[in-house]
Amino acid sequence: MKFREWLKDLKYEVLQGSLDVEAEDVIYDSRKARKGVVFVCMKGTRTDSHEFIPEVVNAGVEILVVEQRIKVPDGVTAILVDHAREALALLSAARFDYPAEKMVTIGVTGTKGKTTTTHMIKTILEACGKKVGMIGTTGIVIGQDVTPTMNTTPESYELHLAFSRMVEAGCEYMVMEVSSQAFKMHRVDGICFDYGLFTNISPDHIGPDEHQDFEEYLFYKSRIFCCSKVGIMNGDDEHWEEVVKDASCKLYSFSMDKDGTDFKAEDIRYIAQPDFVGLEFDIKGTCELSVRVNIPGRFNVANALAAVSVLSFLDLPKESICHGLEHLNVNGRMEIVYASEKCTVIVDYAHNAVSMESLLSTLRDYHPKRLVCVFGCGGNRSKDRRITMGDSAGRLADFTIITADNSRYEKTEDIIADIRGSLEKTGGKYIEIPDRREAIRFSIIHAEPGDMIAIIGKGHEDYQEINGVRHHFSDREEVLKAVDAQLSKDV
Ligand SMILES: CC(=O)N[C@H]1[C@@H](OP(=O)(O)OP(=O)(O)OC[C@H]2O[C@@H](n3ccc(=O)[nH]c3=O)[C@H](O)[C@@H]2O)O[C@H](CO)[C@@H](O)[C@@H]1O[C@H](C)C(=O)N[C@@H](C)C(=O)N[C@H](CCC(=O)O)C(=O)O
Ligand SMILES: Nc1ncnc2c1ncn2[C@@H]1O[C@H](COP(=O)(O)OP(=O)(O)OP(=O)(O)O)[C@@H](O)[C@H]1O
Repeated sequence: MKFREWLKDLKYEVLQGSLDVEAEDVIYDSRKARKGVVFVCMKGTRTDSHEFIPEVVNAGVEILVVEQRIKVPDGVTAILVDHAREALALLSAARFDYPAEKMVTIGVTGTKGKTTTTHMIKTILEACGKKVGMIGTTGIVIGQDVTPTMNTTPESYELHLAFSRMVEAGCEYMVMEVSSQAFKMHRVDGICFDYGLFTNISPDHIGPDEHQDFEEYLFYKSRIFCCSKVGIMNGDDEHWEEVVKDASCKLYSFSMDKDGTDFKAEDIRYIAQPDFVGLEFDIKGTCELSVRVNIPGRFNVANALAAVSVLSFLDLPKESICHGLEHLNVNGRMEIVYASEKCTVIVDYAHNAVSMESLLSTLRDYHPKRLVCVFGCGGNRSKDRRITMGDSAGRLADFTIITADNSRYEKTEDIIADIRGSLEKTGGKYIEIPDRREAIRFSIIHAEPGDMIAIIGKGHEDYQEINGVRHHFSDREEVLKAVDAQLSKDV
């Protein structure tokens, strides 16, 4: 392929050489340099890869994309662009022959609910017999094949490579999480989603290497409605007007509270029975449907509404949508690991105050005999989380077991002491069991009939990180082991 043929969507200036040179791939890491590839130089947060130009040219690279008007070695072709990350995105799309355009694409953004909603969409589409590719916190998922990724939304080159693998595997649909950082770092430039979904926004990801302030965070998140054909917004979000301000697509909204939205949830019922823990509600408006969702929590009404809103445009059988929602499996997100007359045990990924607060509040909607929570906080991360999560647990749980959660290089006991400080002020009841396995066992051995036990913080993660080493640990496995041990004693 001639390099020129990859440039049709890009604004550039030729600094040197011919655009008719042959190009076979695009790279953005000097360590992958070889003959035949285009090297895109990027100013990163740590490294400015323009400094690797002599090295990559030595390794055989003959085509460069640069962001600075600099002197490049003789004999190479170089083009100058305004934003190298945007160039990487557009070149990658061209390199893989625009694979995103060969599928129905759904982009999901929002502070919370991205993973849950993308899983819901995937499960329902599969229940309708469709082949779906998915990208997000769980990695790149194509059928049974899961490739872990460094970022929730990977770099643009990795995205287009994944899209092309999906097309090759016969996927008709692609659903992905789009982080605000992805918009900021141009990872999704050039993609026009068929459907763009916005779950909600609250302050998060503000700090070094992320967003300068909430305003910037909101600006980047709301870009979803500037790169989608159809946009779907949470009409209950307190920032919705600011979010849709620059929208350039046709917009629809969903809501649990507001009449007049396109998809409205009504008559929400919280169900906790040994054979079904979850939600039932009716959807009114553009789509009329009565659904059962097998994961609990008021916010999962919003997630399910968001998923159904998108899917209602795809002409799918209503029975299959309902079947999909009733048989969801979202690893570590409000996952019911065990339910009986004795107790219900839930594993969830809430790892900040906002999600902890909404999680515990909504579990109270199920009127458990006692709401018991088992949680800790990560070491070498914001200390504020320990205070705010301790406060939520103290106010909202009937009993808390404070334990370990990725202590990293800190002492678990010190992290627990920080949590205890705020929990104690609420007057909430608690004990401390630093060993997470023991903490989980204790919660199950001492369960009282009608208890709901929420094991919080790790969700799908299958490790505990201590002193830089990841040790295998799964909340789900520990719950099941403890339940088995207890059941055999009870018999
Ligand atoms: C702050 C940030 O977003 N950084 C991302 C960025 O890294 P960077 O470009 O700044 O890295 P850098 O080390 O300065 O390197 C600059 C350039 O030099 C190149 N290089 C570097 C070394 C070398 O020897 N040769 C070389 O060519 C690199 O390949 C790169 O092209 O581009 C990388 C490749 O795409 C990302 O992996 C990396 O994400 C880091 C790991 C990260 O932590 N990002 C977080 C903030 C993030 O993106 N989070 C969101 C949100 C998650 C959520 O919602 O929970 C996500 O989507 O994951
Ligand atoms: N719509 C929602 N509103 C508020 N909280 C939610 C919502 N959906 C899920 N949660 C809570 O947030 C946690 C993370 O959910 P999920 O992984 O779906 O969100 P995410 O947007 O992918 O989050 P992250 O960026 O932290 O990976 C869940 O375990 C649950 O406690």
